[in-house]
Amino acid sequence: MSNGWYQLALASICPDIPGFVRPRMGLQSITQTRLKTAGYPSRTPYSTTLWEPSHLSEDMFTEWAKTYGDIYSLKMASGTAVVISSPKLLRECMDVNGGITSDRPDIHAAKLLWDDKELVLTRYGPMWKNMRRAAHDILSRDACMKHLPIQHAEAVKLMYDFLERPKQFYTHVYRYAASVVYSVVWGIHCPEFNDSFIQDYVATIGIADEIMRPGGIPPVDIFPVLKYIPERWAPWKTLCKQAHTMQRKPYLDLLGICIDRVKRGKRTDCFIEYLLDHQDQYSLDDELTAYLGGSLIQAGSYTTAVYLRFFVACIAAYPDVLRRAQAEIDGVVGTDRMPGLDDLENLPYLRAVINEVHRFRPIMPTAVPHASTVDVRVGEYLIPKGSMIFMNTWGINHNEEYFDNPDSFDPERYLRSQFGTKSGIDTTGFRNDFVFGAGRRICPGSLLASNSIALNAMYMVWAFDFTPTKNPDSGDLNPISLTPMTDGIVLVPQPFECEIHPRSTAKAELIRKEYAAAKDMFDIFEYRTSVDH
Ligand code: HEM
Repeated sequence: MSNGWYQLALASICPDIPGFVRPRMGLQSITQTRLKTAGYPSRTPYSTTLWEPSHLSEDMFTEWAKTYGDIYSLKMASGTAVVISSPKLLRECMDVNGGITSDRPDIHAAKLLWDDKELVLTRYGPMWKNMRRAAHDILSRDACMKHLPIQHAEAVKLMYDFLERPKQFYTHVYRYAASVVYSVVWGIHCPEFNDSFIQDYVATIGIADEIMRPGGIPPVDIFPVLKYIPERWAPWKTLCKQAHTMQRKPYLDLLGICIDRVKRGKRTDCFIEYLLDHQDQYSLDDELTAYLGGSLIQAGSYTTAVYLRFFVACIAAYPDVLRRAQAEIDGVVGTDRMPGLDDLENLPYLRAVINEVHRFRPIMPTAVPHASTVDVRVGEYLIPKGSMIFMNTWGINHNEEYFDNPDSFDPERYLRSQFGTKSGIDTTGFRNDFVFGAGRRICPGSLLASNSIALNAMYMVWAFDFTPTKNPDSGDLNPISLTPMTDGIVLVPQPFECEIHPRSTAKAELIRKEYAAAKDMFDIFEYRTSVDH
């Protein structure tokens, strides 16, 4: 998913400051009461600087929620952004009113880059519905059952990579996540992080970021007249055209590879091969088929990898948590076999750790903004037509009215209550998967992602010890910072190192054996690299 999109949205609040955004008098005002259905009361400009460049955007939304409540609006030139920080209001806005709150904001740069064909950012309408329907068919519960052998083989490879080259665990998890989506969607296995398919994708994200970052192009969404400046005086338009070509080409190349494979009779049973056979059923031509496949890689690779990095950071930083999860899994699985997804139901503590990592460090802290297509009533408020609607996942997850010590990493909270919440609170609208968004735009890949997360969490905890590295001079452990950083729309851990060692030679041997068997699965798919998988 493009990192720069969210910054662009914020940049449009305050277009002239590169990097992060600082609300200032005159450019922005903030009101809560203006949303009341009684009418739109006059603005109450908020003049204090709430936002310093070093702060995170979700912090800003959350600070404002403490002052202005669970729903408030930001005025951005002639537009409105609404921030929702309560599960109850979210349900009403996104689920009950899903038919009218499932659009995306009209972002000019997104149109220039992806022709409005990128599933995550495309506007709500027939084309989105067709793409979404097709995506559902490959990501549904039944379809995900069929993907499990691929996820198992890739996760075994990840464990093997941890054994062989533990220091590169950061890129190993990225490879894992990308290779799962490439295999399922395009019939392509990626044996290494430096695989050209992964690198092509990483490069396209880089270009999009350059354009979508604040100041990357002039603030056309605030001053639409800028769109009409002729290209010879607006070099950014040429840049966007070039970037558009560079985005589109890898998608079409992938489609070409798939079409060629089908012609050669070498089908892999992947999603795009299926779509090529059923394009009429989904009203998707070649171009949209290619964009859909590309969107799934964009949306599904980095996100899953970032969660796994946070998971490793948390278990390495909290040895007691890791030890307890290891004791639990040893009791259920033993040492003679690797865990399987069926074991998860007998691992309540590990499930609690997985949930707590999502709560503690939600990798999409404000999801992807929705937009309203008409005026929407939510409780006693009215969200005007065309508003951008942010879901403040971070604010919900770190609200001390809902959670005891919300800033502490404490998996046990999920053993005490279903949603990890304090006892006695109203849990209407609560879920454990806020990080996947809400309503009709909710992440269609959540089950694929959750299966990846569960498999890898079980394999890691069963097979390995994770510890902070030691300072060679003092012998002290180097602390692992869990203070997150933003990477555009995604919240990522600060780069960290940790020691990864197998817990026993028997477990290491079992991983090597499973890895040898997993190669049969990889041989079903295409791959291109000189490196042995
Ligand atoms: C831990 C991993 C993941 C997280 C946290 C995550 C989170 C999200 C969020 C917050 C959204 C926006 C939802 C909204 O607008 O309300 C989203 C959208 C989306 N995600 Fe995921 N996602 C993950 C993995 C995946 C995977 C594995 C895939 C598919 C292979 C995927 C495909 C998509 C697509 C296609 C959309 C756009 C849906 C639309 O706009 O209709 N995601 N994801």
